[in-house]
Amino acid sequence: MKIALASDHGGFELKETIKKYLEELGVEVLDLGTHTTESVDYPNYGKICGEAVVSGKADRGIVFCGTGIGISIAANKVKGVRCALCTDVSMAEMARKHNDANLLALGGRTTDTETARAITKVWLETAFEGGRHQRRVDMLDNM
Ligand SMILES: O=C(CO)[C@H](O)[C@H](O)[C@H](O)COP(=O)(O)O
Repeated sequence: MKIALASDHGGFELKETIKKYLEELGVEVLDLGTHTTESVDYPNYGKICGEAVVSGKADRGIVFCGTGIGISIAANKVKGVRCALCTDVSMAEMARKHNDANLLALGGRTTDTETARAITKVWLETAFEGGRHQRRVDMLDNM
């Protein structure tokens, strides 16, 4: 599986931490920036990560900003993206089982690194349940 990563400056450090963690797990990473703590605009990074996933350059994506809110809003503007901002493991599990979330958003200023690693692992490993949820996901994708 290939995972695209993108962040603004507020999510940069957590992106670097999760990038290392994914590489330790043997997951291929496509790092779309930002590459420093210099201030940048999260809409650009949410968009580029969403587009990478929808176009097939990556299988799924993880986006990061200070809270995860702004960059998840940006990513969800890309048709075909279902980006879930998760602050605990149970949200990550439901985002996969029920929403087939193809992007995960994390907050670099709001979620500690241990929790972020745990959320990432569950989001990576949990399968979509399909069934009644497929109809709802199709409705989202057709909006
Ligand atoms: O978009 C956000 C909040 O929804 C992010 O937390 C941003 O990283 C944040 O707004 C950036 O703020 P800064 O004061 O420019 O660092």
